[in-house]
Amino acid sequence: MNTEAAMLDVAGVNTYYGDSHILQGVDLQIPAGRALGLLGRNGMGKTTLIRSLMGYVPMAAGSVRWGGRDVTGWPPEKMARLGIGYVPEGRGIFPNLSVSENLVMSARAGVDGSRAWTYDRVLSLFPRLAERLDNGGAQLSGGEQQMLSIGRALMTNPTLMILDEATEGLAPLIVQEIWRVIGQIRETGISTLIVDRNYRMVLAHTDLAVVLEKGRVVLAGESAALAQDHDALGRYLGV
Ligand SMILES: Nc1ncnc2c1ncn2[C@@H]1O[C@H](COP(=O)(O)OP(=O)(O)OP(=O)(O)O)[C@@H](O)[C@H]1O
Repeated sequence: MNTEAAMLDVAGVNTYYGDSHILQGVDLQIPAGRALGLLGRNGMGKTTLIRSLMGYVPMAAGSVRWGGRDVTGWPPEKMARLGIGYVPEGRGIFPNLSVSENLVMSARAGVDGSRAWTYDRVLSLFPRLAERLDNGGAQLSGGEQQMLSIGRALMTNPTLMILDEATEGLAPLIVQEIWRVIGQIRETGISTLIVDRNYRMVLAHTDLAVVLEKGRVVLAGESAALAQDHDALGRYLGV
């Protein structure tokens, strides 16, 4: 997993919530253009790892490198400016603004100047949103809000997209739709970091996987190999 140069290289992350030592020396690398699945049972530290590397939660120890540059301790806005589109668990949209306003306000060129993801292209990926441009964010269904949240991240022309529980609580057809879109995003060459309860879908949509257990990495390797490793899946994911 270390043979390719890492776009994102997170090492030795230790994070506490009060006295609780949640992350205990976590390493994770995502090579450019690759998709990485972050797996582990509930409460094992997946969201905390994302929040730590994005700068929402301070790390007690550890480093974050981006394209070889040390960005440890950078705040979330600066991390976003590096080209990291973060779609948080529970959706990040402005409920009082329309679909159209939500998309337009997050538009910007990627770090390489690319504007590959335009308003029209994002809407063609999400036909449902195209039909609801004037609806307020709060009027959307949960699935539509999730699509809007992903659309907003795409409008920033990111180099890496982080999707935390993007399908949580959604109806099966919408879940399918979200996975279809994740597949398309991946095909465009954007790196992805995906957390989702459906480990099969995660492994099918990623190149690499990292499994967390109680704040430590217990397994890291190719997703296709892990999908066949029933012992490991049973041991670490209880499936
Ligand atoms: N703000 C917080 N304050 C205190 N403890 C927290 C906080 N957020 C999470 N925790 C605890 O930290 C641990 C890791 O939580 P985290 O949300 O990172 O896990 P997770 O692997 O993402 O699981 P889940 O799928 O349940 O979100 C859990 O024991 C959780 O209860």
